[in-house]
Amino acid sequence: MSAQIIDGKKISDEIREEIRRETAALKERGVQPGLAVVLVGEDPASQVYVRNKAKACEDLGFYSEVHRLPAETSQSELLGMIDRLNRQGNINGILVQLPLPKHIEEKAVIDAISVEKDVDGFHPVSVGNLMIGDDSLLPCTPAGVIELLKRTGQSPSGKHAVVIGRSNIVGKPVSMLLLRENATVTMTHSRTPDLPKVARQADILVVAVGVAKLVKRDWVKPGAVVIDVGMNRLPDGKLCGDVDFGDAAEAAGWITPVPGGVGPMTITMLMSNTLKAAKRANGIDR
Ligand SMILES: NC(=O)C1=CN([C@@H]2O[C@H](COP(=O)(O)OP(=O)(O)OC[C@H]3O[C@@H](n4cnc5c(N)ncnc54)[C@H](OP(=O)(O)O)[C@@H]3O)[C@@H](O)[C@H]2O)C=CC1
Ligand SMILES: Nc1nc(=O)c2c([nH]1)NC[C@@H]1CN(c3ccc(C(=O)N[C@@H](CCC(=O)O)C(=O)O)cc3)C=[N+]21
Ligand SMILES: [Mg+2]
Repeated sequence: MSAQIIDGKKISDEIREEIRRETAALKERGVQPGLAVVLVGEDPASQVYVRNKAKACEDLGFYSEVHRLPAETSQSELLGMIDRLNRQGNINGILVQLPLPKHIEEKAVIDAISVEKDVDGFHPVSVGNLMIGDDSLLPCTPAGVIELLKRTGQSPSGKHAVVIGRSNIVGKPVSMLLLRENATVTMTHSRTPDLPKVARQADILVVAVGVAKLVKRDWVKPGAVVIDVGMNRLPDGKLCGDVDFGDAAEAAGWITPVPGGVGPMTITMLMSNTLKAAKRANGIDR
């Protein structure tokens, strides 16, 4: 048996088309969504992501600003920039690229972003709203995972979802969203005994660990949906997920590739959040 591939690039392009249409309609009413991306330091991987985000903005007709700050930027300088962006009327979304240099406290920076402009969904109030079920800006990668499932026709409702990884940016929020979508959710991590056995119980297996090719065929229940969030750079420069794709695809019913799976959805959900924030800022409801 061999799995069907979930084409994240294609699904992402479909959603971007919807966003492009809505953005054009908004422009008729004099509203243009605006995103500010702030990058501190010269991390090459971050440079690529930031460039992709600016490209996506241009492609969809958004206004965008990229602020590249030197690695030595002080925390108070960065907070000053966020304060200006919070008050800037043509900016609806603010994203500060993580990780930040060690001398800057990430929490202080995330807390400083106005909740209305928190398109990453990382602010404590956004996290609280997600937990309560209020309508907040949802974190992009977890929201992208849910969209992939729904648009593949694999609704989480009534399914057993197992999530591997419990980080604040992926594992925890994706678990909350799956619960909200009426899955029965098991959260696992590095201290979970006999992880392959737990994983094998999943109808939907979401993997966000950061260990290349951790998940093998015997971790996957035959026919299960496997969503690979991992992005690992191999010594040869190639990108690779947390799932051993070729091996796991022998058991899975559906599986996401890396690249071309969850990654493109992350940026698309960022654009979707920025559009949503722009509508709210202008009193326009869905
Ligand atoms: N596609 C995309 O858009 C994005 C991709 N990523 C990628 O997703 C992956 C995870 O990212 P992130 O959540 O930030 O990572 P973190 O390092 O913050 O968290 C990793 C989690 O995995 C758990 N873990 C580590 N090793 C094992 C193991 N051997 N068995 C079981 N659990 C383990 C850790 O457990 P414990 O808590 O016990 O330490 C932790 O909860 C990375 O590859 C990252 O690059 C991240 C963000 C966006
Ligand atoms: N404040 C903040 N918000 C983030 O959302 C954030 C961040 N910081 N820091 C870094 C991580 C990582 N991340 C990715 C975005 C897009 C792809 C992506 O587009 N991937 C493509 C191709 C990537 C490639 O070829 O290099 C794919 O998987 O097909 C991946 C990873 C967002 N992150
Ligand atoms: Mg992390």
